[in-house]
Amino acid sequence: MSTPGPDENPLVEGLERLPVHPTSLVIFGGLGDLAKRKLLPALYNLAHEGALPERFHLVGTSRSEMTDEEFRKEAAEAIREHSRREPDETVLEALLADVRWVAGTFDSASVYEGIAKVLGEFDEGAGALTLNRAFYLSTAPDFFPVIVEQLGAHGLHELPDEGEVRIIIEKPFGTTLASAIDLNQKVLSVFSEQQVFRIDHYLGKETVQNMLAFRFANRMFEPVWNRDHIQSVQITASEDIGIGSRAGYYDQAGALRDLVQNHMMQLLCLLCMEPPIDLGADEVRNEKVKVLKAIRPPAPDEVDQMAVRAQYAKGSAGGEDVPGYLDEADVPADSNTETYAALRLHVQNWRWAGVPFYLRTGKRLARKVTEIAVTLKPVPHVAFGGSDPAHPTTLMPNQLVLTMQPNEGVSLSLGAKIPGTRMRIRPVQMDFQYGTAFVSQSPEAYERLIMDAMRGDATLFTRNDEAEAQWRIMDPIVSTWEETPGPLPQYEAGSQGPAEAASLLRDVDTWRRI
Ligand SMILES: NC(=O)C1=CN([C@@H]2O[C@H](COP(=O)(O)OP(=O)(O)OC[C@H]3O[C@@H](n4cnc5c(N)ncnc54)[C@H](OP(=O)(O)O)[C@@H]3O)[C@@H](O)[C@H]2O)C=CC1
Ligand SMILES: O=C1O[C@H](COP(=O)(O)O)[C@@H](O)[C@H](O)[C@H]1O
Repeated sequence: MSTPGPDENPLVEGLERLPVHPTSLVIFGGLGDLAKRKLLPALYNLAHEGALPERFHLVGTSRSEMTDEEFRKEAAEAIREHSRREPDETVLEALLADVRWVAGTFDSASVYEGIAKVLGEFDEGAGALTLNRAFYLSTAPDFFPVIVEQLGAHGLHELPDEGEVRIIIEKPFGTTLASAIDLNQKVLSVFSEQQVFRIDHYLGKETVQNMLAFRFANRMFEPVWNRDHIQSVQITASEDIGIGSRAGYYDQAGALRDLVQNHMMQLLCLLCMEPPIDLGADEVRNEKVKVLKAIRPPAPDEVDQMAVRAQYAKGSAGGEDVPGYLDEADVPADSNTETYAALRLHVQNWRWAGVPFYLRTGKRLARKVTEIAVTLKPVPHVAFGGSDPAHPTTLMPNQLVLTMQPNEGVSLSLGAKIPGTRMRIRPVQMDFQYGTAFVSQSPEAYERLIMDAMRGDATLFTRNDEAEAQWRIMDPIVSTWEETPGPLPQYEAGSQGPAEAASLLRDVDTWRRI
């Protein structure tokens, strides 16, 4: 009898997966940065795996005038450059064989007339088969309202008979609570919530989804997953890169809006939520919203004690000298935009009351790492201390670290006896590494998310109330920071971040080394 390989024979399958119906996908911003680096390569990899429906049509649109053939060539080049696997030219050709390009500005009727015409041609070619439609808004957020409005005005938000129309909206979803509410109202005046897929690409990451498996497929964690056993939780999303050529976007956003409001809050929700009844979109999102509602937004006079911001100064990255944020191209010399944000939050419910959740993110830190470290309380009595009260034994508390990237995996630190004739304890690690436990390569987040949106499965997308609940927590911090003049504390590029971040920690806690 042969033993199944590590990726075979899963013990449990999730919910029955919804089928993927034939679909026409329209990408607004079809050759923008995100489309080239992520969306088109994701489509290629789905095609490579035979995951796309047999009838799948791709349309791109933006201002650039070009023929369908030119779009085909540029899309193929982008895929060759950015795909996670070397493209098979036959698969690539088949994927792009019948792509279409519609040129024009997002506010002009001709764009939507052009899209309607092309989609009509695809429908005709499909005969009796109904093609679903998906509109992917991969554009600057300023264009989301006008595109939604125009899709509605041109009747593209629904299909006359059967068939589904879905809209996938990139981040950021609003820049304040008020703007998120406004955007939700505009989107939901044209589409129903079931049609809307708000992207948070962290939810498409394998390791982020593994948090659900880890928590709810293993009995051993639940008994300790609460305030009685957990001392504190630290969520880190550090990056070694600077802002690159994204000053236009980043200087308006800052670290809090760019990463904390969305990705980090999602990590916090998955870590803290109650077990859902199943993995259906409503069940999972209901539980996440409850967590967000349990986090009390800070009052303006509490912001200083709960949040720290800073900007990177010059330093080094990858062995090279790099400039500080204020010297980056297109950043105003007096900018007060934070490139680092750290927060202490409390989830005020029965399970988590009193446990501090420390969150930090920043550009140009020592290295790229996204992890959640859960530190357990110390054992109530140390039996190994010997008789000398002047030298009490201190044990490192158990720590469970979920590493989202890189070196994806989970590690648990335990106290173990050092071999020898004395009872001496030292922390050791028990590790699970994705790279060694599973042989297959993980799909890119966008592969999973595009597929799920085409299926109509919104579990890994943010619901309207969820997006607003995230902003409700961030809003007082955003506005207090906007009203407080700089200059901001600085941290050296390539370092651990600003010293000021230590002020958020209770004295038993320390920031983990990045
Ligand atoms: N890039 C990234 O790494 C990430 C991006 N995102 C989000 O994805 C979205 C897209 O970002 P990104 O691809 O970087 O943006 P880009 O600016 O690179 O792409 C958007 C495209 O929109 C087109 N465009 C601009 N103005 C108009 C207009 N008035 N009418 C028609 N087309 C227009 C431009 O093409 P043309 O010049 O041909 O008109 C441009 O290529 C944003 O919401 C961003 O926040 C999210 C996570 C990461
Ligand atoms: O959404 C964003 O995420 C990236 C980090 O994503 P990751 O998948 O590489 O962790 C960040 O660099 C960017 O500023 C932000 O907009």
